[in-house]
Amino acid sequence: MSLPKIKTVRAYFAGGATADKAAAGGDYHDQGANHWIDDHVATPMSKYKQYEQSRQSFGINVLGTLIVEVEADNGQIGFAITTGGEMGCFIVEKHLNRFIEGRCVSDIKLIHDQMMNATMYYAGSGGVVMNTISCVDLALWDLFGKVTDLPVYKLLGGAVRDELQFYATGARPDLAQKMGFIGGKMAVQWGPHDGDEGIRKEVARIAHYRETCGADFWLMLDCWMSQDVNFATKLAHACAPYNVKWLEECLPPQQFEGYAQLKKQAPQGMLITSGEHHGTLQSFRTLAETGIDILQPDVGWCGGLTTLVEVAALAKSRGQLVVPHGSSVYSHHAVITFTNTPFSEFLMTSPDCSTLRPQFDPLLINEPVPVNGRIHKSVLDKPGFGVELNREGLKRPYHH
Ligand SMILES: C[C@H](O)[C@H](O)CC(=O)C(=O)O
Ligand SMILES: [Mg+2]
Repeated sequence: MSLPKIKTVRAYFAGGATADKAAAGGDYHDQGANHWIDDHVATPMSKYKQYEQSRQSFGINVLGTLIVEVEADNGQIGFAITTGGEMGCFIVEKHLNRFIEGRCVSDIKLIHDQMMNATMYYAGSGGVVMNTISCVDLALWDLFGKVTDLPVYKLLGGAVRDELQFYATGARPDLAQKMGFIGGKMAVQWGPHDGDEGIRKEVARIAHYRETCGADFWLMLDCWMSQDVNFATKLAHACAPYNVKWLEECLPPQQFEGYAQLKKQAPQGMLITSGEHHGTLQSFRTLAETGIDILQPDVGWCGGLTTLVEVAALAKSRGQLVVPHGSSVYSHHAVITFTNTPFSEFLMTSPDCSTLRPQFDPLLINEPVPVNGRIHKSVLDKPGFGVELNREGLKRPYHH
């Protein structure tokens, strides 16, 4: 059967340090003022007073959004978005293009392997290069779906469940509960530099939402790499009476021994999770071996859909769950095919969490949001990832 070839790849950016305004979209941390996601969230930089109140103050939004488009010689176009901005554009247009153009639209694994191996000397195991490879990989899957007129989840082997059910990440678990989500995950606001008082403040917040949301609603805490093993262990035990379901990303990504130790020291039944800042299958293997409960790759950062599928198989072989970091349609199409993803994340991007704004708004058109905390598989029944690109304000800084 003859399939079209890829004629050209193009990379654009929006937002980030070289743009004149915030652009959200693929960089969901690039939001306007007074957004919960920037309001005193604990980070590895919080120990410096001047960077404690706002994550944008230390530069969480400098990269901006990367958009990759691949065009086949029959004129069909696939695209994807992620965090990566102008730096990602350089990598695509000046390096990765050689592995993409002229290939058949189904050569996704070959292109992925060549991108991974050709960048190994400067990529590391997570960060902007891995984000960029992920974006190309997702754009290729989107194109393949469009050319074959199939949704990506069918290309992966089809759905293993009829609907996805979601927990919500945001500042208001009580509002998430009213919207039909199965749980609410909050960002911690205090860290090791705040000592025991910080732990008391976190526990007070959890106690309040346990009281408000009732005994069975899931409550989780996301620590965004801000802690050490000692603080995380104390926080875990202090939260245990309030039935916190999991503690997420307590430590910097590469502190594998720390994760293993934390898992051993955490209260029985409380899950330890991590993975959103990891890239490459090898890095996830080491993370899985720490014995944590849930691996949380971001499909736009870990190496793409091709890597995510491998990570899910790795986790499955070890009896671990893989619940990707919220990345909208890019993870919906994957996880509906995974037997070890019983629920998914929806990241609240409305400033006060009171409405359901799509995660990659305003960049994606027709991006689905959960209804009553759920998305039925029929919503995904469109070619590729089933979304269109809003091209307003996109810039193409490099050409090849
Ligand atoms: C809320 C977290 O600090 C971060 O912005 C998002 C995240 O890590 C998650 O959704 O998980
Ligand atoms: Mg997280």
